[in-house]
Amino acid sequence: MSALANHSFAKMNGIGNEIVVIDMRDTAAKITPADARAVAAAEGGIAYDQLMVLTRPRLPGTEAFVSIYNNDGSEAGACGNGMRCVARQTFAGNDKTGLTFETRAGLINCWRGTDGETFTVDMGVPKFGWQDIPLAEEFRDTRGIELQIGPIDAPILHTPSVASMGNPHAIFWVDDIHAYDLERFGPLLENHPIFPERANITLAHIVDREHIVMRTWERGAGLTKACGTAACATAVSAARLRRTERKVHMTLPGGELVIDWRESDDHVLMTGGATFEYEGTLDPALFEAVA
Ligand SMILES: N[C@H](CCC[C@H](N)C(=O)O)C(=O)O
Repeated sequence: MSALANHSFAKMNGIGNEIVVIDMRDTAAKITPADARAVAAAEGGIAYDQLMVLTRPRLPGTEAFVSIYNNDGSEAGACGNGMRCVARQTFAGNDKTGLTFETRAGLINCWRGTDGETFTVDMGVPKFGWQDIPLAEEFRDTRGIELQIGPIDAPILHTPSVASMGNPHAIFWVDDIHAYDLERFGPLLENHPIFPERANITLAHIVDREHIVMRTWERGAGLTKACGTAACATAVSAARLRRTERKVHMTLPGGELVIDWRESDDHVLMTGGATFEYEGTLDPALFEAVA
């Protein structure tokens, strides 16, 4: 039987990004990709974009090791909106001002805003090298790579910026983020051979030097109301193109984020809300078919 049967969970969202948080620090058991998929089961499951699983800390000074699953069972290296939800839950149980978590992509520091409602997550240093994203072939300048869809002489979307925030992102710059069928192009681009580990696909419109509007097709999860790492990847890519300042407001379908690409150490700080919706216990029936 899965360690998740009868385990408690919290349903949350990070500006509309559907998040389930499961704190498994009370057990040494681990979960599998099949367990993660089972939690999202259409019947009796909880529809989520990302599942954040807290297990016992491996390093001193950290609160937990956090594993991040997409609803297709694949693991993500990072999830910005999910980390704000994890921070909210963990801050609720103590009076610390800052928390450190370990993820596959490294250590992540979080702070609670003075209003108690906004959370800042240090998303680390973005990577731009083609092997870091990764891309299947060498591109020296990742501010705009040769990639397009649609007719060769009249491409519909082309020349995305690419970046890694611990997970792969491609950002297409457009005038109107709603003018494209992202549900159709998203999966094609997510699975394009140029991205050996697939990629999160964003359409972004630069409104002015301090404001970007965007929406994202997420690797392993599909269209979401918000993708925090995509907001970070978009902000740093726009700044690299010298089209925005290093601190920008981002408007996502589910809400607003502030992204600050800190000059002193190149870390990306993401600030936004995290909402608790309800908590419950996972129905053991969800895991019956799981080996
Ligand atoms: N929603 C997330 C990202 C999920 C990442 C994922 N879709 C992947 O890279 O596989 C966020 O707020 O950053």
